[in-house]
Amino acid sequence: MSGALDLQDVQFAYDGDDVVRGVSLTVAPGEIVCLLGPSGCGKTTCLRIAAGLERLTRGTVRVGGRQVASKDVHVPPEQRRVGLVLQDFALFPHLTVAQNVAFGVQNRDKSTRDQQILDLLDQVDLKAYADAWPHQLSGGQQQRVALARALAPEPYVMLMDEPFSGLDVTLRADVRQRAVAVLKSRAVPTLIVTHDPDEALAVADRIIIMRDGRVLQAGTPEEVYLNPVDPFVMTFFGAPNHLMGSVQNGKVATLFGPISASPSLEGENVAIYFRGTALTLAKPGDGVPMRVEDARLLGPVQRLILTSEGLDTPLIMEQPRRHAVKIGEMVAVCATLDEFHMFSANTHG
Ligand SMILES: Nc1ncnc2c1ncn2[C@@H]1O[C@H](COP(=O)(O)OP(=O)(O)OP(=O)(O)O)[C@@H](O)[C@H]1O
Repeated sequence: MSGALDLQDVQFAYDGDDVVRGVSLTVAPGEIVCLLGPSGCGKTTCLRIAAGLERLTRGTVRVGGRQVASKDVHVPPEQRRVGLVLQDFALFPHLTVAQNVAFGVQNRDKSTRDQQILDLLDQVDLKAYADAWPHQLSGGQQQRVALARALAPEPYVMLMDEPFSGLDVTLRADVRQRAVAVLKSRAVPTLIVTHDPDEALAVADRIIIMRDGRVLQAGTPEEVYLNPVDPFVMTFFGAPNHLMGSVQNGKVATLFGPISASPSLEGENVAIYFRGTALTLAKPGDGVPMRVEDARLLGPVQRLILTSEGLDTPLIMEQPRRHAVKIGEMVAVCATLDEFHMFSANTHG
């Protein structure tokens, strides 16, 4: 079945340098997909190719089932029925809020159009600002105008490039949730480019992780967070700890106890990655004795840096604030071994 947006084996180079290397991705009807990856991995270029702002060198793009790009076809952006929201919102400064939103729907009859614009402004809570100028609005309000403007022509798919990263951090979560609520209530399929894993976890139905111009993994937030395919995906979502070991008789010995390994890793050196939340305090004598080298309050959690005799590098643990300990204390630490992820030491993160 074809999605609202389909990229198949898309390739693109800037000045002979491949920056998108065979990317395939789909946004299904009604779905919000985040394209996630570090700076420079090619996310924005994929979005620009989908929008028609760049021409691919190989592969195809379909919007609403219609082929809009291939090596020989290039439908211009304004004929693709895609909505575009950019990081800087790009509102027209000389048009009012209502005129900005009406910009893309000039060809409908005036009363239908006016009603539609008012409905949209109502939905993004900006009806009272219809006659205001963009410079009179806060960043969050400008973002909502940009969203309403992109929605007005009823696009088959919405493309958003880092739409929330220009906003003050105190505003961001709220603006984001409102935007997602509007997109969901209108069932607009959406591709959001972001470099922020927390943002992707907060808004996406599905996350596609890119690195070096390629898709590494695609799945629900739970799938990519809990079952990362490699150390890069694991550490991208925050996994500061890793231990080295080797697989003998189906197991790897660690200071927290033996861990089962898949038969394919028998005899291999492995790297075991885990998050700070996989460690917990134990009763004295029940866990591994460790010294608290540093302890910091990070909002609801306390982050500890722990050392132990059997370790070359310190471990990071995150625990509820109510169990707070002090720098210099000796503590006993145990681990939830189910949350340890093992990769061949030849798989690089
Ligand atoms: N106009 C351009 N000319 C030449 N190279 C470019 C151009 N735009 C982007 N690039 C390069 O292409 C690669 C991919 O850039 P792209 O903007 O798609 O990455 P990104 O993952 O969106 O990163 P960021 O979040 O930093 O924008 C980078 O190496 C970048 O330097």
